[in-house]
Amino acid sequence: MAPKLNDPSLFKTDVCYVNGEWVKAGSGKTFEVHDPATGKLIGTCPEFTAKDTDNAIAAAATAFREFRTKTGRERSKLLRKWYDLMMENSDDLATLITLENGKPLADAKGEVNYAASFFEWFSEEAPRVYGDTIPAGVPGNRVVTIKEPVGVCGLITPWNFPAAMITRKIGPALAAGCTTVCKAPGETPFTSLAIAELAHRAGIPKGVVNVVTTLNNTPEIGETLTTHPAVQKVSFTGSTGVGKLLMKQASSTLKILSMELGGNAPFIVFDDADIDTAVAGAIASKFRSSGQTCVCANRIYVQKGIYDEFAEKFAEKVRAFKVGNGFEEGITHGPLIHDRATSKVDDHVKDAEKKGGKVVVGGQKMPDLGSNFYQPTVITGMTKDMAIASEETFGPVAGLFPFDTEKEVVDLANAAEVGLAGYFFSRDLERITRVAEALEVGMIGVNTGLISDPAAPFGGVKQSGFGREGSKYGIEEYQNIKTITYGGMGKPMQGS
Ligand SMILES: NC(=O)c1ccc[n+]([C@@H]2O[C@H](COP(=O)([O-])OP(=O)(O)OC[C@H]3O[C@@H](n4cnc5c(N)ncnc54)[C@H](O)[C@@H]3O)[C@@H](O)[C@H]2O)c1
Ligand SMILES: O=CCCC(=O)O
Repeated sequence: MAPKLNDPSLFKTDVCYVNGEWVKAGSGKTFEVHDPATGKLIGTCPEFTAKDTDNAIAAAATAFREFRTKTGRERSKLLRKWYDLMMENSDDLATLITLENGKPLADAKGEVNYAASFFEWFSEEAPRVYGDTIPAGVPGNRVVTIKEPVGVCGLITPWNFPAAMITRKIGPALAAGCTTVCKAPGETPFTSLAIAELAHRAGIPKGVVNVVTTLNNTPEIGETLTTHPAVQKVSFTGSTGVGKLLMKQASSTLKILSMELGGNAPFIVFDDADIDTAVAGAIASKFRSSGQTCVCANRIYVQKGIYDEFAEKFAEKVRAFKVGNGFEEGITHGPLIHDRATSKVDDHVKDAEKKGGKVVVGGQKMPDLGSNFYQPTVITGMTKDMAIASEETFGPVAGLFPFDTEKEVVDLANAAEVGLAGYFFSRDLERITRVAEALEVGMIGVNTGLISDPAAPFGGVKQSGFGREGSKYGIEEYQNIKTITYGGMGKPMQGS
């Protein structure tokens, strides 16, 4: 059933965006996309193959020759226009996000603003790319650097932020002068395709942005993007396992890589914290998108002196959540993306219960609402042998781990193989500095559970990957530094 949009032409079915045109898969095959809340068919999308993707890469390679010569100001204007169009169409984009991802409409609107803000941010960065003048070590030489776009970029994004993950990559790529082939997530392709339609309306030249879709051929297209000689860079957001596979594949042609991978965020509440602030932060961090963000709190460590009070206040807030279809008024939390996600969440809950954890809120699937719904859950008495201690749940389960000392909790937090985000709450300035410096993560929230901001560098350490998105650093991921050495420049001045 077609979604109700103010502008129905934003809903693109059975076509992908290649070389400025809407095209079908060469085979004519399509795959179905379903609403995670109702299970109903939303529409069908082209099942692209490696050959179809080659066409998109060829278009991007041709477009690069011209696009790289545009001035920063020209690229800035294109991105700004695209930003304006996203904002003008924000209600429709939010509708598509809720329809295919399930998050409540208010959250989807928040995502559209967040997604568009990357175009705004990078439209402001595009004209401000500077090289250096370097004092040469060789007499008579002069050394300068310029920054150049790396070339064609393959961008692969996940379903949890159908708009923001793609704009966070395309924004800096275009600002730098690169061209792109984006593989949209198979679960949520319609938002990406609508954004591509807005690129067209913004006047982005043909071939600069290409959006391809697939569900069953995902590994084949992943291999194409990571091995094709015309692709210079691959930026991936998704799980650590897939990131490792793509990195291996990309080694054959030594591509430049950015990897935004899985997290397992520690969230620490010290005895000296403001408890109400910490509760609010934990709710925001743990249950954003029903726990399906890479920066969601996964292990909540609470110091023993305040454990009971924190647990009681936190549980009280979670009991007040209203779970249901994201389009309904008053719904605070929607479904998970598919039933594999609810099964993983249920496994983590059962594992914790079996090992002595106490479920104080939720703990069950919600079959009355549909197969993808899970009750927001709070478990107390968590221990480090439980699965949640070492694996990312990616769902609405908050496990509260008691701890005694600062050293103990920092060691527990750092025991993870991944290191994306971490959070802690304290009012002691010395401790704040010490713990912020000790935690092995790429991003830290101190006395806040929300850290996402286009102005702030986003990325991880350890097996959460490498590279930074957003911020003044994001554009560098799409640039090469070229050094130009001018010889024979130190001759004496002519004339008397
Ligand atoms: N660090 C970040 O910025 C960030 C952001 C969002 C999600 N994530 C992580 O992503 C994971 C959740 O998403 P997921 O379960 O859908 O991840 P996933 O790795 O299975 O999928 C992510 C994307 O990769 C694609 N993909 C899967 N296999 C592929 C292959 N062989 N070749 C090419 N593409 C392939 C999928 O189609 C999807 O578009 C979590 O671990 C989460 O932490 C990280
Ligand atoms: O899920 C990953 C991205 C989340 C964010 O940008 O806040």
